[in-house]
Amino acid sequence: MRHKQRQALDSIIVTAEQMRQIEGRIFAAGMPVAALMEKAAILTAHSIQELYPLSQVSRVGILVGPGHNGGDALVIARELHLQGYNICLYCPFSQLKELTQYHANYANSLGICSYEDIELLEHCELIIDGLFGFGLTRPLTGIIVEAITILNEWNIPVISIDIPSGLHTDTGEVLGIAIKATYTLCLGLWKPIFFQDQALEYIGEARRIDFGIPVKDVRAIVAKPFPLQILTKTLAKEFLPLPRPLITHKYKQGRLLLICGSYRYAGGAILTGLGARASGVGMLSMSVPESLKPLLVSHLPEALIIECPETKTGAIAGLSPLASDFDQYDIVACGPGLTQEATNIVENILSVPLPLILDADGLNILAQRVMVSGLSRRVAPTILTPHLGEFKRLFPHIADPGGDRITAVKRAAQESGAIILLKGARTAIADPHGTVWLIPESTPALARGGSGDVLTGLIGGLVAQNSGTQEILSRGVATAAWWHAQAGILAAQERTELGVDAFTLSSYLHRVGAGF
Ligand SMILES: NC(=O)C1=CN([C@@H]2O[C@H](COP(=O)(O)OP(=O)(O)OC[C@H]3O[C@@H](n4cnc5c(N)ncnc54)[C@H](O)[C@@H]3O)[C@@H](O)[C@H]2O)[C@H](O)CC1
Ligand SMILES: [K+]
Repeated sequence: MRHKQRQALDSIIVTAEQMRQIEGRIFAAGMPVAALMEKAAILTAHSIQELYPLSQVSRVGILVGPGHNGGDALVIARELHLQGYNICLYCPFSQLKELTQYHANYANSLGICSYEDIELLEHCELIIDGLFGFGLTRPLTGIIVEAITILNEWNIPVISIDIPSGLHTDTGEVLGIAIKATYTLCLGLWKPIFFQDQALEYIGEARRIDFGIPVKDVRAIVAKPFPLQILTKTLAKEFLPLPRPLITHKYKQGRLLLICGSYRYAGGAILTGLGARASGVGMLSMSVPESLKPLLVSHLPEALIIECPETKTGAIAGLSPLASDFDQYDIVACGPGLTQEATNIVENILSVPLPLILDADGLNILAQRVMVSGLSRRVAPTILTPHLGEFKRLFPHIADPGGDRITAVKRAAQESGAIILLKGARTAIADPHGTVWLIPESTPALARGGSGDVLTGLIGGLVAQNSGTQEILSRGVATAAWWHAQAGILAAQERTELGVDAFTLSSYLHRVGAGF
């Protein structure tokens, strides 16, 4: 039980302020500050030794800041020195926090050399960055900016302690300049920075050092449902409808209606259908322009293809009666490949009392008609799946989603009353109640036409099998995004990042579930 609770810490993200409060509770309960630093820094030193053993690297430069990030750096310096590494400190600050000063004095007494000139570390084979951690709030200036500029030009691996110095812990914003790390060893609990796209190129590979923060202190500060959560493999596994119940039938395993495609974008409809197919959904129906029916039947023989009247240019002109019998479906997904001609389809579908996913042209039409504010009046939940450009068109007043994406997606969900999935290197999913799910890994291989269509079908098919409250729905959306990303990673490993076209991606989806 206790092990399971500790494992739950893998999926929690805390802000800098929450981390400070958690730390505050631990200190107030009697844990000495120095002891907590010692625990965190010794485990960090062990990780560093694993990554760069003495047999491979001996000269290590360690950057020491004025606060407790610098204190951690000095404990690591002492430990690595005692293990036989050749340590040089870069310590440009004259004023250090008290505990940091003690460690500086002790390092000095051990004969570890310390410089105020960064150039003297140029011959090191590894740099440890302990300049600033979550205490940095104002932009860096002066000699620190010069030092980081020089350091970023060297071709020496860098390990950042807690976060790369110069980044804002919550937003991932660069405060003047920031260190580009090879690895970042996050102390204790994940922070938002690790899931902000703008910070990723500075973080390198991220690992969390669990130094035994009591679960009860985390729970006391971060209430359930946790506002920021990582969709881990464990959580994804819990949600996937595997294994299926022994006694079931197709109508019990989810009934999904896709409304998609046009003469111009016929492929989008196929890809959406393939994404839905991979979800294992019990009954897939697809409304497409009538001239596309033979094509869709040949690609998705198991689906019920419903032909709809079409415009002169081959867009859906209206839904046929079969597609309008909404009692037959658990959920509707609408948008991929529709073209902007299908305005009335999108307008009408909004009044259907079923959970609704809108993507691609569904979103463009919504933005054009300024209909986002009406979403909160829908009787069933709405799910929007924009990429950055679509997000900006839908929510032009929400500041710079390319910056602090987590806050932006959260605001968009709260304002619109919809579940919003903002696509990116770290896709974020927010529900109107304030929960944000983050997808911890992905691949640039997915930045490719059609991969979003596959996702829409997959979300629809997965959610159709698990419909319920908005909380369950947003977790389903997040699980589908995780699944999609994992399939991309798997396909890229086997075929390189260039080999993951959307059709291929859809054929890797089932392999993610097979790996459980
Ligand atoms: N709870 C934990 O996980 C533990 C964290 N530890 C480490 O402590 C740091 C946070 O330490 P803190 O002293 O609060 O802050 P920083 O070290 O990040 O630095 C703040 C320090 O820097 C000064 N400062 C702020 N901005 C600037 C600036 N622009 N220029 C110059 N100086 C600036 C500020 O006045 C402070 O003095 C955390 O990241 C962990 O590494 C513990 O060691 C273990 C437990
Ligand atoms: K740091």
